[in-house]
Amino acid sequence: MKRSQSVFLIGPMGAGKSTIGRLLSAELKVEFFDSDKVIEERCGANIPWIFDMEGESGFREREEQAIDELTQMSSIVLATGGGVVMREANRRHLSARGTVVYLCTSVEQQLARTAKDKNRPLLQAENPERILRDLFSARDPLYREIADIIIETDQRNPRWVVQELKRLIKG
Ligand SMILES: Nc1ncnc2c1ncn2[C@@H]1O[C@H](COP(=O)(O)OP(=O)(O)O)[C@@H](O)[C@H]1O
Ligand SMILES: O=C(O)C1=C[C@@H](OP(=O)(O)O)[C@@H](O)[C@H](O)C1
Ligand SMILES: [Mg+2]
Repeated sequence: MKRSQSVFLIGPMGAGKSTIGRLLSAELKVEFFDSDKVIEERCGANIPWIFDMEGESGFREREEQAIDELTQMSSIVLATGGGVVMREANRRHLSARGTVVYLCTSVEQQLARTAKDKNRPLLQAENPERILRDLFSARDPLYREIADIIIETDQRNPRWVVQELKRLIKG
């Protein structure tokens, strides 16, 4: 683990960052933050509303601010949003301030895991599979660029992933 002892989860929508982050923080007995939830609480509105009113760029501004603050805390587990790596400042902060874990998942699993959830504005489109594939092409190299640990979650349940992560982080 890097000096701050924090763990930052990155990866695409449906990779399990929010789910695994919560479980991992309980296992490590540290505080948990989800940058999406922090943004929603601060704004007093949900993510679809922010995208509607401020556009994706408005959301990204809020996200950059939240990431800068949250990554300065010590010993936390942080679940980020899938688009966090699109801004260079976010990549720099995540990479310098904690252990970055890339949760990988196939587009098929992402689709299955996100199908019923209306809280992801980028997927409320006619062809979410196409969108997920395009996002994967743009973002996978950026996730890899800053990852200290890469873990495949496709055929694994969240509890297995948490135990594996605990082992890798401590090691
Ligand atoms: N490893 C996994 N196996 C099966 N289902 C999972 C797994 N990880 C997450 N899920 C489920 O997928 C959905 C999306 O997970 P979530 O944690 O919100 O992903 P993210 O924050 O990366 O977008 C949730 O319903 C969650 O229960
Ligand atoms: O991939 C993205 O650009 C986004 C992912 C979402 O978070 P999850 O990855 O937790 O779904 C959320 O930040 C927002 O809807 C945008
Ligand atoms: Mg999430």
